[in-house]
Amino acid sequence: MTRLTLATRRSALALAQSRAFARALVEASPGLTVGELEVVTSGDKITDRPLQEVGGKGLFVKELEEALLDGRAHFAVHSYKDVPAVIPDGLVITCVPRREDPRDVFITRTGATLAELPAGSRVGTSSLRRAAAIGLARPDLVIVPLRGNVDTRLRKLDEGHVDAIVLALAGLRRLGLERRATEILDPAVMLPAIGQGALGIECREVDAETQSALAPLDDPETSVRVAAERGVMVALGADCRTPVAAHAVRTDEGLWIRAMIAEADGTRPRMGERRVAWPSVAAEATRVGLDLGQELLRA
Ligand SMILES: NCc1[nH]cc(CCC(=O)O)c1CC(=O)O
Repeated sequence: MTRLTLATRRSALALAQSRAFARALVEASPGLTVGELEVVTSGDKITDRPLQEVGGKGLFVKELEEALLDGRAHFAVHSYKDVPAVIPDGLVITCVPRREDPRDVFITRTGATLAELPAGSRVGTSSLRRAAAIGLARPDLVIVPLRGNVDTRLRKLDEGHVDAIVLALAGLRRLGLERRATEILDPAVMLPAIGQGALGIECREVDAETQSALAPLDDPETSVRVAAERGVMVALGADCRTPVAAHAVRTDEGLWIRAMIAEADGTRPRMGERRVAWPSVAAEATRVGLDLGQELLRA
């Protein structure tokens, strides 16, 4: 009988996805039990400022990583889009489960879509990527900063602080709130965040036992898609003030990745894409994304 402890943030979304993952793990490996260590991260404590202003890397993952390195937990469940480009020494993302839908949704009180919302309406988002996409599609809307957990943002919309918000479909689904979505945004209108909808399960590099326990839930296709998207992020280096988006899918021909990089103020968005044969390893996918990212940076 093996017992593993998972480290998770305490937000409703983090708990929902960590517990769903734990359930799937126990189902895949009868005889395994999973305990839970709830950790508050620095990102959870900063709720009043856009995170790119705070500037730190990995604000939602650092304290979970400390729990792994200290031996308080065997593995950590992260939203992959919160995981920085560089994983600390001694740790690895060992398992990438099958991805949820990576698209964003637009939510309004009135049921108006992005195309229908009246000019001058206020869209609440602190994401540079989402603001850049809205600015392109509807330059007559007003972007206002809005942070916080999914329920906080839905409440701000319901209370009329803003007329619309943008959230990840994956998060809404995991919380059982998909009915709140007014419109699923086509990636051609709003390219998803790198890794959106995917989880990254992290553990100690030397912990072979935990790694083999997690292996049945690894989805190699998701790994390759996310690796390609993260290659675009690698091209940016340490910079987290640049709006960036990437969306990779598997097609009949192989890998299709689209990416967008804009100026810090959301202007001069540059889009590009690559179609290549399906990469046999994640590192090959990363190179495709990196190459695309570098091209967009030069443009
Ligand atoms: N920005 C916070 C965040 N981190 C992960 C998700 C859920 C989507 C995912 O798992 O990628 C969300 C909420 C959102 O962006 O709407």
